[in-house]
Amino acid sequence: MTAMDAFQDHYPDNVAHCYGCGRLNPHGHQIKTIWDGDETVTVYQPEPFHTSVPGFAYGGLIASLIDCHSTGTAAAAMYRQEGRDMDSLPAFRFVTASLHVDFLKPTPIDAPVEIRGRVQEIKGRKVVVRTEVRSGGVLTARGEVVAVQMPENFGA
Ligand SMILES: CCCCCCCCCCCC(=O)SCCNC(=O)CCNC(=O)[C@H](O)C(C)(C)COP(=O)(O)OP(=O)(O)OC[C@H]1O[C@@H](n2cnc3c(N)ncnc32)[C@H](O)[C@@H]1OP(=O)(O)O
Repeated sequence: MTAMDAFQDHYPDNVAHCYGCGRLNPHGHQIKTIWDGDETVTVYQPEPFHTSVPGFAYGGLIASLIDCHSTGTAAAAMYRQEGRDMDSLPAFRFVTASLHVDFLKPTPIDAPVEIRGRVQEIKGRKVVVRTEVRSGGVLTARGEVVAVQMPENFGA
């Protein structure tokens, strides 16, 4: 993996259909996240149909961007901790156990949003990621995600 590869480009096909981050979901956001030093970055351009109040993005969009940015960050952080390539096996797959979002200011819909994440904790199967969302350099939302490695019996 090179520095500019997106984490999500390395997700195996069977977990690449997520609405937020799956590259194989034509209706989804298909976010792309990369490392920037110890932070992770996603840039996303909201669409007009993501409107809440006219001119501003729907909070659910912001929450889902934080969600998938953070689960991607969790996976990448585990690979980085083990010094492994994201294509290597066994794959780390993370799902969201907890998603907390504080909406600090309205997020304009007509400009790209930048989501930056930092790993706060890695403990066993759990990774805690804190994120900040900015539009035009202005902090508009903060998030915290508890991501947990998907158990073999997920959904059973
Ligand atoms: C590269 C390919 C990528 C591919 C990835 C592609 C998929 C992208 C997914 C995108 C994000 C989603 O939308 S995922 C979909 C939405 N999420 C879900 O459907 C998940 C539903 N929930 C579950 O299945 C389960 O609750 C799990 C798996 C999350 C956790 O259950 P578990 O496996 O039994 O975990 P458990 O042992 O209890 O807990 C492990 C640790 O996590 C903590 N923990 C557990 N739940 C919580 C919680 N709600 N809030 C805080 N902390 C929690 C525990 O305290 C413990 O910490 P400690 O005591 O060790 O400190």
